[in-house]
Amino acid sequence: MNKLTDFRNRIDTIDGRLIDILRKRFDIVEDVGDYKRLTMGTAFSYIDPIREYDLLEKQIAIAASIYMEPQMIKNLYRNLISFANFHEDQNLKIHIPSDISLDGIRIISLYYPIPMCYISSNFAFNNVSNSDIFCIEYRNLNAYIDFLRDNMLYIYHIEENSEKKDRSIIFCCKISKLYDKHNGIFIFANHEKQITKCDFSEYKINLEDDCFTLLGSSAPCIF
Ligand SMILES: C=C(O[C@@H]1C=C(C(=O)O)C=C[C@H]1O)C(=O)O
Repeated sequence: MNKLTDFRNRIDTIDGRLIDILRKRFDIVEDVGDYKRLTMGTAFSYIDPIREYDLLEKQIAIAASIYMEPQMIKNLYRNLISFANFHEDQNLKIHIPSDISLDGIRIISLYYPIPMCYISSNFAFNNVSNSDIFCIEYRNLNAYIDFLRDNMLYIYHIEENSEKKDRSIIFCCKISKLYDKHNGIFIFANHEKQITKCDFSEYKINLEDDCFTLLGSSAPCIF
């Protein structure tokens, strides 16, 4: 056996193990999805950008400590996670029905496919902290992560156009904050990710758990 064949055999052995490990990872991700679906009801969201962010940071740090290229690990994980996420979420679309007024809701700019605050990398932070709903590119998450953790609920990923090669993520204020700020009316995305204007009279609010329930129904009905 020549040297090249020997090298390649060793690579093939490792690749075989890699596929096996990836299969095991996907199996667990599927179990997580089932678990979330079961425990979160219509609040179900398969994607958890903050967990993804933490995971990526951790793997990048480990990679750097053993002299591996962080960008490679980043790309690898983002592909891996997107793949897991998108087959679950790809049929969901957000739209605002034309008869819904967004009066009283702070919107900073218009961004396809829904009006919302769109955060670019140089956006001033104090504009963010007043927003009800906003969209942020994944690559800019870093600057806002603490704020997001404390104040926002994740709603939805939007696939960017392929030139930008990034995904955007829509977050929404926690319900308790919306309630305080708008005194009865705000917009929300239901489990089909349609945006609807909400009047609190129809809902039982549970500010402690940051959720609300349609009166006369046991099903939680937000996000
Ligand atoms: C597996 C999960 O669900 C999704 C998939 C993730 C992954 O592939 O590691 C991470 C976060 C979520 O977007 C989870 O929440 O842990």
